[in-house]
Amino acid sequence: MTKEIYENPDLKKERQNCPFNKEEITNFLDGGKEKTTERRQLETYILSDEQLKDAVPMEYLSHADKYAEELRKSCLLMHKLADSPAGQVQTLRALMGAGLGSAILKEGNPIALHYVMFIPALMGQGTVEQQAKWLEKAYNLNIIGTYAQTELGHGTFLRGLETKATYDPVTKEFVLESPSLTAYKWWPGSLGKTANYAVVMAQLYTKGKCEGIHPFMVQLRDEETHEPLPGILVGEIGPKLGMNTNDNGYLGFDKVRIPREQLLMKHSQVLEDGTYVKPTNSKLSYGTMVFVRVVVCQDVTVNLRKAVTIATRYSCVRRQSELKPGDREPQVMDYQAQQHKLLPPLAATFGFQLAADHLWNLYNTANNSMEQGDMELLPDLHGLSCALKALCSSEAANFVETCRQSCGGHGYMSCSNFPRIYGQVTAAITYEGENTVLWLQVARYLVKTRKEKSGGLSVKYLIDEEKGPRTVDTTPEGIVKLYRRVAVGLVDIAIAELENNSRKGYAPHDAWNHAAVHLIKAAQAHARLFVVESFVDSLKGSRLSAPVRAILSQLCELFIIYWILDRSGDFFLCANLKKEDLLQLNSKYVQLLAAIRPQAVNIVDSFDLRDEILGSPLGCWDGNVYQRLFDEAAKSPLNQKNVHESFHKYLKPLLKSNL
Ligand SMILES: CCCCCCCC/C=C\CCCCCCCCC/C=C/C(=O)SCCNC(=O)CCNC(=O)[C@H](O)C(C)(C)COP(=O)(O)OP(=O)(O)OC[C@H]1O[C@@H](n2cnc3c(N)ncnc32)[C@H](O)[C@@H]1OP(=O)(O)O
Ligand SMILES: Cc1cc2nc3c(=O)[nH]c(=O)nc-3n(C[C@H](O)[C@H](O)[C@H](O)COP(=O)(O)OP(=O)(O)OC[C@H]3O[C@@H](n4cnc5c(N)ncnc54)[C@H](O)[C@@H]3O)c2cc1C
Repeated sequence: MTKEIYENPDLKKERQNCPFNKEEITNFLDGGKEKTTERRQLETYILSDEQLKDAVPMEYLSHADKYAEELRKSCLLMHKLADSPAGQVQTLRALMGAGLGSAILKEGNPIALHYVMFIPALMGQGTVEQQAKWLEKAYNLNIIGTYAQTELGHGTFLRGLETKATYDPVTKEFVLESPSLTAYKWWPGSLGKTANYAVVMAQLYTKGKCEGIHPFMVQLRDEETHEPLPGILVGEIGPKLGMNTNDNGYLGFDKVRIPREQLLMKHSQVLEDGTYVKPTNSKLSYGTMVFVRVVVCQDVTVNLRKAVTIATRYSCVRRQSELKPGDREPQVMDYQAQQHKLLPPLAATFGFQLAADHLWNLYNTANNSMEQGDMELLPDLHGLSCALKALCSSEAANFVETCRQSCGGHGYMSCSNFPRIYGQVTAAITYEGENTVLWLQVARYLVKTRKEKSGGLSVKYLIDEEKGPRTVDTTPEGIVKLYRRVAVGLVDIAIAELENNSRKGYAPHDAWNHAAVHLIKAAQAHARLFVVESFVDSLKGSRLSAPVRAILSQLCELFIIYWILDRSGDFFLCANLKKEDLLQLNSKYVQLLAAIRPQAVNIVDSFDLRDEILGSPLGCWDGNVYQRLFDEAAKSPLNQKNVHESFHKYLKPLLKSNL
């Protein structure tokens, strides 16, 4: 006898008569039918392992027990790599990110930094010989590493880092030192308890001169006992807003000597006699950060997809209040206000992914040409990776919080998974370059391009002036032009502000600081333009069936109008937008909300996120929300006895004390 599978009747109804093929969208997002099959096989392989399941929800464990439990699972996952039905790299990508990996390791993978930064740093910064020495060991997990750059006193301002690596030509060693408390490395993931090696960024001193920060391969702990080596002061920094099983740590050096060969010398060298050989570009040692900024754009998008799926399904199950007097309480998704909360983030997941795909392609192209010594694409890659990392992470964090709020009280439960998702996404605003700082880097590139009439592909529009009449056309292609005018206009306003500040007598750095608000706005408009263009162009260039194209086009239009309505001042200021245009866009926007609303569940279904990955009773496929919330509550240690022992210890004496 086949067991009947429960499906909430409202969700069942939402799924009836879907006008498009959900599987086609799934394949589109995965990058092809075969990729979908591969991903599903991998998910089944990992998620069917009983040993990877939690005995109790993580929330109920102590800080140390959480770490130990997640490390156990992380190691087990590594043992499963060899037999994975997907390739090793594919499996690692899935396990380190917000998708499959987060179904098992809910607050971060203690080994993540090894794959996300340590191995990429070895590959990007090490010579062929250095890679031969350490990469295989790293791949085989004979050593586990992290990336130690940030210090207690400095994260953003890399030139201000204090850790010193002084070359001693007599012994042909570098001496590593933390000259002050603020020089201690502080924050590196996996550093606290997991890693036994690190790529350490330190100021290189040779022949009495500081040559700036460079990467050094440093052993931190004994390979057998895991005890810190002499002169290494290492520990964990304590609980955080999220990512609590990513054991972020601190690290100090008390005159630790390492051989000269442990300077990663792909780009710059120190010869035996202490002669320094410069890199072709002084920013090449920042390459590991560029890689992570690129993958973070993809990662926050997956997190956003999870949040939107949870909130959308829940909003179609949840019935509340009265829409039409006397009628049954409506699904909260039927309130236009709820659609306004959820459909823009739903649409954003597509825009962000398509933009992140473009960035990933640029990263690979630029990297290949840099391997051949051609640095031409580096400024564009830096500009775009900063812009998209900052935009995707900050927008995703706001959207995730909106999704949480859209679930009312139940969204505030830990088990809703919103706190963890938010903890992950909001961290991305800070790590790998604090967003404000990255916006200012983008602005620097935009101003330079506009003034010097020279720059890469992503800023070409700042050089080529728009031809023809500047009318307002509200087709998607017309809207892209509006975004472009805003991006150009805001750069010009920022430049005017800089010039104005100079005229007032400000020195260049002060003129820059006093124009920061305008500069950041210009950088954000540039990033938005890139996402909007990617969304519109990708749909134009893709081979999609008519029904899928229709729904994705509606999402695209909704999204690009949403941002205009959100920042209409910029469009009035720079794009000739008139009151009538805005009113027209407003009515188009609400029409689109209504048009997309009936397909919201079908669209999130097409993300094909398994319940284990969503990790939320609110977002499960079957919509059995209330039963699942009860089941979660039953797991609370406070519910294991009717009367908790604390009653006898504290409450009863109080009740009897006649205060
Ligand atoms: C086997 C492999 C398997 C692969 C598995 C991969 C799996 C991936 C899957 C999922 C991923 C999930 C990810 C989630 C986990 C993430 C964990 C995150 C851990 C976090 C780590 C960190 O945070 S590390 C520390 C990061 N720190 C920073 O980012 C510091 C920020 N500060 C800076 O970057 C710089 O200081 C700053 C850019 C602010 C300025 O630098 P400064 O030296 O002061 O430079 P300046 O004088 O201003 O010069 C500017 C000049 O240089 C150009 N420039 C600056 N930076 C760069 C660069 N990076 N590249 C190129 N060029 C650069 C700049 O444009 C200027 O140029 P000009 O204008 O002068 O021409
Ligand atoms: C979860 C997490 C994981 C991390 N993992 C790692 C890791 O693995 N390895 C590692 O090395 N580091 C790691 N970090 C550190 C991270 O890279 C830094 O925290 C980040 O680069 C910001 O630097 P900061 O903390 O010094 O902030 P600060 O630079 O002190 O920022 C404080 C404020 O000052 C502002 N500000 C600073 N400079 C400027 C400026 N020039 N103009 C305008 N405003 C400015 C910022 O916008 C911000 O508002 C991690 C951090 C987090 C939160």
